[in-house]
Amino acid sequence: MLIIFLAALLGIVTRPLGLLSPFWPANALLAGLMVRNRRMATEQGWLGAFIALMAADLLTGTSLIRALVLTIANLLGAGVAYACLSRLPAKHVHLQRARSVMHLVLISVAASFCSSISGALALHQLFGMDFCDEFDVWLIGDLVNYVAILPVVLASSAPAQWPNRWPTHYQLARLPQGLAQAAPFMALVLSEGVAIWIGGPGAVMFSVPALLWCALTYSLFSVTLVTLIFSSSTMIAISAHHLDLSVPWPMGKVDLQSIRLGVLLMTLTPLTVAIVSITRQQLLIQVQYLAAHDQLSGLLNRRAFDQQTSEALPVLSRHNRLVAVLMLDIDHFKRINDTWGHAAGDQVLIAFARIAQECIPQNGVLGRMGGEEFAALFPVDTVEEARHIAETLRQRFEDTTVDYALQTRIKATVSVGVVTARGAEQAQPLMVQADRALYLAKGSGRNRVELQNMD
Ligand SMILES: Nc1nc2c(ncn2[C@@H]2O[C@H](COP(=O)(O)OP(=O)(O)OP(=O)(O)O)[C@@H](O)[C@H]2O)c(=O)[nH]1
Repeated sequence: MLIIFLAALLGIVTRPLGLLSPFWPANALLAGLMVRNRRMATEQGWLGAFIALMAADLLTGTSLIRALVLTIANLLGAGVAYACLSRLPAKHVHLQRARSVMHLVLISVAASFCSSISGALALHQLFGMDFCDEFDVWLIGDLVNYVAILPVVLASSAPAQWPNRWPTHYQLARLPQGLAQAAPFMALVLSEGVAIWIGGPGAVMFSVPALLWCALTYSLFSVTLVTLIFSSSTMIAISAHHLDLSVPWPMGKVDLQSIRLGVLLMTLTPLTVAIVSITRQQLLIQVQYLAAHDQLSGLLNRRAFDQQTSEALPVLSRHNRLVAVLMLDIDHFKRINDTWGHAAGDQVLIAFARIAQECIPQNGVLGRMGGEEFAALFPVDTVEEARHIAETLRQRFEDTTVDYALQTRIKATVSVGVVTARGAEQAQPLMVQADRALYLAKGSGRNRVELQNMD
């Protein structure tokens, strides 16, 4: 309620900035916040918003009837926006699909149309104001505010798995990190400066490349903020006549509305580009994850395990670290499958993978080599530490009971072959030695750790 009150006050205070910059964030903020926190969208919540809007108008000298008209019209628009947004699938509400921008625009049109037509009609009936004039200004003003502010509120509530997309690589690799992060935004500021300096009808478009650079670089939330800053500052620069678009001054009403709409629609391009680019990036991350992980256990598959160990070993060798390689094989796994079925066997594999993840150090590499065979590689300080980790894992698995279906409680054990070595650059010889140790463990009765030190 306080946010809406402050937003309404801000809108009232910035009114004198001129026709091109009427800033009324309250309606879009209200609809966005209600969608983000659905528990707020109660009768009390809407009543609170009504009180906040009324208070802002009354405190700044608006008459009671006029404040009532403005507040009811504003709430009508925000209500329409909320009703439409709350019916959208979550992926569109969080702006996670390219078409989300179209939904956003249509909802903004519907909301601003409802508030402007009701507000203009009431102002015409009660105060004799010109309906067309009021309707035009209100419609475009509200539309601009909805399209600029709603994305900021909605993107700020997007799920956390959205990738952080500060530029850290390729074309900016040589720039210091802070400078690299700021570069697209600095380019935007620079392009706005050039637009003010040169002027002319095309000046507004000078910022398009910088906006696209921001869209391809920053997180979605940052892009929504950048477009909001761009559209507001451009409107203010035009209305203060700093940005001279070579149109007759003072501008006619059609020119004013045309420029406002043009600037607004321009911001939809970086927004769409950001959403498409982030969606693609997420898809790529998913594909990379699926290509590197075993679906059942969630551990690295053999290919990814080989790749990660071949990257880790030279680093560990350079630091002269002692390395432990474990080969782990669940005992009599075929019997488990034959007795309780394949699905029960799967549950045993999942339980083992979970225990292995807990026992193998975080800085290690753990993977499923296939079937009931797993492998791990990690640095240790002593041979005894490697033995202790392997023994703990073996013991924990022995102590575990896997519950499967009703009254099926499965016990299983694992045999572990361990090799420790220093200075190895390649994993393959270590894996062969660990496999031999595993073979010994199986031959000596299973459910045991067999260790070989190559240091
Ligand atoms: N449930 C399940 N079984 C699998 C999977 N992959 C392989 N297996 C089975 O794992 C069993 C492995 O059996 P074996 O290689 O004979 O080894 P074992 O029975 O564990 O005997 P030892 O290793 O000598 O103790 C086979 O029956 C495979 O069909 C899987 O993803 N899920």
